[in-house]
Parts: sequence; structure tokens; C-alpha cells
Amino acid sequence: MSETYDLIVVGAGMAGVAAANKCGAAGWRVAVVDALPYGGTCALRGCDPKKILRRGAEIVDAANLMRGKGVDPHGLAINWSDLMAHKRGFTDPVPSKMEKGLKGNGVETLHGAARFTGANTLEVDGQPYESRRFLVAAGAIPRPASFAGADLMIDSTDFLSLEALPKRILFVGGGFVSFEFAHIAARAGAAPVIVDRGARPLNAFDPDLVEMLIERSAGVGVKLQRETEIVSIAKADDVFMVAVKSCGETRTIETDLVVHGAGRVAALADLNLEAAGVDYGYKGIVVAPHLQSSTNSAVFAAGDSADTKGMPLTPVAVIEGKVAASNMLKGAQTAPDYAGIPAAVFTVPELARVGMLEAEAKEAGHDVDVRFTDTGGWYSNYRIGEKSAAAKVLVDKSDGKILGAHLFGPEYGELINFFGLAIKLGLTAKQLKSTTAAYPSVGSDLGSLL
Ligand SMILES: Cc1cc2nc3c(=O)[nH]c(=O)nc-3n(C[C@H](O)[C@H](O)[C@H](O)COP(=O)(O)OP(=O)(O)OC[C@H]3O[C@@H](n4cnc5c(N)ncnc54)[C@H](O)[C@@H]3O)c2cc1C
Ligand SMILES: NC(=O)c1ccc[n+]([C@@H]2O[C@H](COP(=O)([O-])OP(=O)(O)OC[C@H]3O[C@@H](n4cnc5c(N)ncnc54)[C@H](O)[C@@H]3O)[C@@H](O)[C@H]2O)c1
Repeated sequence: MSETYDLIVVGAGMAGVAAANKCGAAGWRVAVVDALPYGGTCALRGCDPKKILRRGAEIVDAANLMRGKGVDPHGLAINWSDLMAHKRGFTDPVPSKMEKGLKGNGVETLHGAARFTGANTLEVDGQPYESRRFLVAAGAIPRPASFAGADLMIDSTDFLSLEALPKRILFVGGGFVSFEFAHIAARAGAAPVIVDRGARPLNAFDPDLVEMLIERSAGVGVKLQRETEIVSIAKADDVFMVAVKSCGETRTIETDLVVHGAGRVAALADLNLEAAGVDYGYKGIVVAPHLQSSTNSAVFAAGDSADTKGMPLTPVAVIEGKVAASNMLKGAQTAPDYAGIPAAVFTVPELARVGMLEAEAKEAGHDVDVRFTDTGGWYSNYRIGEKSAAAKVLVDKSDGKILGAHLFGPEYGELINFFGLAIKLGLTAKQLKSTTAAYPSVGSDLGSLL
């Protein structure tokens, strides 16, 4: 006999939990299923543990910037295993807290791998379940790589659990994961190399600011090799030989560890979506703007496993989970509002964006006022010894509204939120400039950037 529900959610990450809590609290019979401990990528294997490790890097970097300015960083070092224990102090309690929260909203929690068996049925480790609705919030996995020896790479989850950090680390791919981890590793004493096949790493970010980040990264020992393809990876004793190709030449880089940072794809391969008649691709389940599957009306999708306009980021997963829940509950067709959702690469210092890139704004036909400012010499950066910082704000000349903001510098991962708010509310640069921040705070630089 199969159990029958109003909603079964596959995936207990940010998207799935947001939706399950909402539908459970509304009185629906809801179950969540996850093959791994509850919490998902962000809380257990992504954003949160990563930023705990980054704290060590921030402190080392901050002390180094103050060398000769009243702080002696000599002898200051990251103790990797203590930092890892600090990380676990946060991550270990997450699954039980999350399950408790769900149960408090009347949601049943199942454990195991889910697999569809029909349009309205799935099984979890052989046990059948039936439901009126399903939300697939299965997240993403590292993109499978086809070069020889690809299985010798560790992934981001493995990196965030390393018991010791080797000296030489090669990161495959020049995206969020590689830059963030390389910045942590460099401050912990490693010599990271990032190998990217494209000409422009971090290509979702402002190219001028990315170049500043690359230069700042080189200053702390993070090397970047662009337009370089991985040919193969081999291992002899404890050393990895990575064959790479650039400008038609093949050479070998020796390293102690190879980390996958070459992108992620929706984690849908094991769900047997064919049995449910659900159309999908590597970006996720094909959905209408209101997040319902285009081929099976019982199924909705949200977060990293939904093919939507939103970037695969935590705030997007949460918004999509809530919108999907609301649409399922009310039979509505509301689309998520992605306006003003910022993204940040948590290098030290960080790189952030919200709204359009300069090229996107021009391509969309806006008459753009590009306000670029090098803030390296400003008081807020002088105070902490940081010379590398800048901002680019894009203002529409026709109505004064902010089209996009791009920031690189210390605490700008917080400052970007002001711009996100302005874009979401449709504020003009003049209106944003009229707000007053506490002084001296990084927020008080906002007015001068406009
Ligand atoms: C290293 C790293 C750092 C990141 N840092 C940031 C950051 O700083 N800021 C930010 O905004 N975003 C960050 N992200 C992205 C962010 O973590 C994701 O966008 C977000 O977690 C997606 O949430 P989700 O709910 O869609 O999926 P997930 O949180 O991945 O949850 C999916 C869940 O589904 C389960 N599942 C999958 N298939 C099945 C199945 N068949 N049966 C049962 N269960 C299944 C999985 O076990 C998983 O627990 C980071 C990602 C990584 C990898
Ligand atoms: N701070 C954050 O918000 C944060 C942090 C980490 C991850 N994430 C999310 O996770 C996703 C995945 O991150 P990611 O860093 O793995 O991917 P990414 O998509 O950010 O970058 C992948 C990079 O790898 C390169 N690449 C791909 N295959 C390659 C190969 N074979 N050889 C060399 N280079 C190759 C690509 O050109 C690209 O520059 C991101 O898109 C982001 O949404 C977010």
C-alpha cells in the first residue's frame, strides 16, 4: 500500500524546506525526502561552511594589510584543523534542527533516494508513495568531466571537509568555487593555481572588476592560467600530474591536490523523471515562469534543479521554493521576482554584483551613465590598508534609475545589498543618495559612489 500526500518535496535544501514549511503550515499533508542529512548544499556543503573557513582568511589578510601600520602579523597563521572544528560546530547540528523545524510545521521527514515510478507516484528505497503534487528541489552536482583521470579530482564538498591542506592545489575552472577556495587556501599557506579554459573567468561579473580581483589574487599567491584546457590527470605516489593545453602546446603541472570548480549541473539523473513524463535538461526541469513542469502539471521545481531565469544561488532557491508553494496552494500562476537579487564571490576582498552588467544594459538599449570609481584611496579602505577596491554603478540616463551595481572591495558584499534594495524598489540614484548611513561605515561611501 502506498502512502498518499498532498505534496512530496524531493530535497531538503533551501528551496525544498521553504516550500514544505509553507504547505505544511497551511494544513497540507506534506512529506520531504532527502538521500543525505537534512540541510542541503548551502548550510552543509556550501555557503555557510565556506564563509566560516573564509573568516580565517579574512583575519590573516587584514593583519597583512596592516603590516607596518601598527600591526605585526608575524607568526599569525590559520590552524586548519581548528578552523574545520569551528565549521563543524555550525554544520553538525543543522540536520536535526532542520528536521525539528519541519516536524513543527506538521511535515513528515523521509530518508532515502527518491525515484519517480509514474506521473503521481514515486518510491523511496523501494517504498511506494503517491501525491497530488511534487516539488523537485534536488539541487546540483559538479558537472561531469570527460577528460582522462577526472575521477581523481575532489569536489567542493570534499574540499570543505579536508583534514589537512596540502601545499600545491590546482583548481579546475575559474568560477565562484575556485576563486573562493583558492583565496582561503592561499591565506592558509597553500600555493593555489586556477586553470580556466575561457579568456574571462568569473564571466557573470563586471570584467573590469574581475581583472582587479585577478591582480589582487596574484598578490596573495593565487595564480591564474586562462585559455587553458585540462587534457588529463594522472597520479603517481602522492603527486598528481595534470596535463594542460594552451596555445596548442601541452605541458604538465605537478600538484598535490586537484579540485573540481568547473561548474554544476542539476541533480536529476537518478530521479527517473522519464517515468513521470517530466521534461528536463542539464540546467534543470523545464518549467513555466510560475515553476510548474511544462509536461506534468503535478510537478513543480525550484532552486538549482529548476531551469529558470534565476542564478543557482541560495536567495533564488528560497524565493522559488516559496513562490512554488504559494502557486501550489492557491492554484496561482505567480512568477518569482528576480529583480535586485545580489550575488557575491566571497574572495578576500569580495566581488559583488546586482542588476545588469554594463554590456547587458547597453545591449538592452539603455542610455547608460557608467559611474566608475576607484575607491582604493578612500578613507574606509585607507583605514584598513586596502588599496584594491572599486565600484561601477550603472544609471539609466532617461529616468535616473539604477540598472546595475558592481563592487570589488572589503565589506562590499554588504554594501551591494543597498543597491539590491534600490533596484527592487525602482529607486533613482538621487533617491538612494538621499539616504543617510551611520558614519564612518562602509555604507556611508554609498552617496559618493553615486
Ligand atoms: C561550495 C559552494 C558554495 C556556495 N556558496 C554560495 C554562497 O555563498 N551564496 C549563495 O547564494 N549560493 C552559494 N552556493 C549555491 C547554493 O548553495 C545553492 O544555490 C543552493 O544551496 C541551492 O539550494 P537547493 O535547495 O536548490 O538545492 P540543495 O541545497 O542542493 O538541496 C538539494 C537536496 O536534494 C537532495 N536530493 C537530490 N536528489 C535526490 C533524490 N533523488 N532523492 C532524495 N534526495 C535528493 C540532495 O541530497 C540535497 O540535499 C554555493 C554552492 C557551492 C557548491
Ligand atoms: N558565492 C556564491 O554565491 C557561490 C559560491 C560557490 C558556488 N556558487 C554556485 O555554484 C555554481 C557552480 O560554481 P563553480 O565555481 O563550480 O562554477 P562556475 O559556473 O562559476 O564556473 C565554472 C568555470 O569553469 C570553467 N570550466 C568549465 N569546464 C572547464 C574545464 N574542463 N577546464 C577548465 N575550465 C573549465 C568555465 O569556463 C567557468 O569559468 C555557480 O554558478 C554558483 O551559482 C555560488
